[in-house]
Amino acid sequence: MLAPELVATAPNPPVPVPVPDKRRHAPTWAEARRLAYDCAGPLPPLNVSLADAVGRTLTVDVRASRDLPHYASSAMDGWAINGSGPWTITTAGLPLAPGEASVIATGGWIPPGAGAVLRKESGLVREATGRARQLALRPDAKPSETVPGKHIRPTGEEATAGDVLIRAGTVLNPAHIALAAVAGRDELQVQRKPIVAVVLTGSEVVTSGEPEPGRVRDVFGPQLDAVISQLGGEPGGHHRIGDSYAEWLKALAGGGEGRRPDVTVTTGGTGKSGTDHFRAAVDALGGRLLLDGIAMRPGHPAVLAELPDGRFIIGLPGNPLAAMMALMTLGEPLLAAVGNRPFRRSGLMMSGADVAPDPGRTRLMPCTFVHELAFPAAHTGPGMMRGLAGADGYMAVPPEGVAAGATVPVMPLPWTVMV
Ligand SMILES: Nc1nc2c(c(=O)[nH]1)N[C@H]1C(S)=C(S)[C@@H](COP(=O)(O)OP(=O)(O)OC[C@H]3O[C@@H](n4cnc5c(N)ncnc54)[C@H](O)[C@@H]3O)O[C@H]1N2
Ligand code: MOO
Repeated sequence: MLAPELVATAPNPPVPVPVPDKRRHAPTWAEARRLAYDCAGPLPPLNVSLADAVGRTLTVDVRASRDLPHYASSAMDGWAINGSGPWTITTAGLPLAPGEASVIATGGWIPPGAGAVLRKESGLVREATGRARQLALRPDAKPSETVPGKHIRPTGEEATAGDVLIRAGTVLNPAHIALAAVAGRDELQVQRKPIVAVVLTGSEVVTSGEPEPGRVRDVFGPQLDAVISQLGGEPGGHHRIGDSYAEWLKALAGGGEGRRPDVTVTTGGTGKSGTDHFRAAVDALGGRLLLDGIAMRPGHPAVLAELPDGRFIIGLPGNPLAAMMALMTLGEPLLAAVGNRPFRRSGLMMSGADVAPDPGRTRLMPCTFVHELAFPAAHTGPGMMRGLAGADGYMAVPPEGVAAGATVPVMPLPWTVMV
C-alpha cells in the first residue's frame, strides 16, 4: 500500500548529538526521527541456539563447511547394484563386486562399487536353496532403472564446500534454521535485540476494571510490550511508580531486579508541573537530554535522554495517543539503530482529504488506506485510542496542511509492517 519511496538506507555509526538549546525551536518531526536514529550505534552480536535464532538477524554468512549432502545416498528403498544384473544379494553395507547387490533404504549410504539403486518395485528376488538369493530386473521394469547413478543422490548436490548458504543480514525464518542444522551448526551469530524496560507513572492509573472518576485505566501496560517487540526490541519488564521524585529517581537509576535494559521507556511526567520529574531525575543521574520536545502534535512534550552508562531513556507523554505517536517518532528509529537496522524513510501517499494548516508543527494523524489514498481517522484526540486502533498508518501533515489529492508523508504502524 505504501509508495515505493518507503525505502531504507544503510545504518550509520552514532554521531555526536548537541545538547538541546532552549532558545532554538524544537526539532521537527523529521529531525527528531533522524536524531533518534543517529544518536545510537548497534549493539554487539551474540551467539544463540538455533531454536532462539528464528526472527533474528544473522550477522555473519553461514557457509557450507563441506559438500552437502556429505555422502552419496539412496533416493529409494531397494537394492544397491553393481552392473546391469542379474545380481547376487550380499550383506548390506559392504563394498559390492560386479554382479552383486545389497538391500538399501532411502537415505542409506551407497557402498563402494554400487553404480545405481534398483527400487523395490523393479526387482524380483529368487530364493535359491543352499545359495545366496538372486535379484533380477522385473520383466515389466524400465531398462533405464539400472543406468549408472539411477536413484542415487550424489554428494554435493545441494552445496559445495564454501558455498554461502545464508547471507549475513538475513532475518532468519524456520527454514533457514533447518538449513543451518543441515550444515552442522548448533548456534548462529545474530544481532542482539535491545532490551526495553518500561516505567509506568501516575498515581491515578488503575490496572483493571472500570475506574472511578479521577482515575484512568492504564492504556500502556497492555500494549507496550507487543509494540516494543514489533519495533525489534525485547521487552525487559514493567515497573509501576507513583508521582514522587524519589520513585522516579529509583526507577530510572535501575539496578534492581532483571536484566539491565538498553532503553527505558517512561510514560507520563513529561510536563512541567510539580509531579513531572523526568528531567530532574535524568539530571540527577548525570544524564543529558538529547531532545526536549518536538514541533509536532500530539506528542510534543516527548523527551529523549542518555545516561552515563549508555542507556537511552524515551520519555513519552501521558496522553495515550500522544504517547504512541511519540513512541513511533523516537522509539522506532532508536530501536532500529540499536538493532543495526536501516533508517526507515517515510512513504508518500495521496491524501484523501484536506487538512488545514497548523503553523509551526507537524500533525501526526492516524489514517486508513482506501484505494491508495490516506484518510485521516476519526477519534484521534491526544487522549484517545479509538482512532489508532482502526488505523493502517499515520500521516505526518506538514505545518502548511495538505489538500485532498496532494501527497503527504505516511508511515506504517508497527503492526502493519513487522520488523
Ligand atoms: N499547562 C500545560 N499543561 C499541559 C501541557 C502544556 O503544554 N501546558 N501539555 C499537555 C500535553 S500536550 C500533554 S501530552 C500532557 C503531557 O503530560 P505528562 O507527560 O506530564 O503526563 P501526565 O500529566 O502524567 O498525564 C497526562 C494525561 O495522561 C493520562 N495518563 C497517564 N498515564 C496513563 C496511563 N498509563 N494510561 C492512561 N492514561 C494515562 C493522565 O491521567 C493524564 O490525563 O500534558 C498536557 N498538559
Ligand atoms: O501534544 Mo499532547 O502531546 O497533544 O497530548
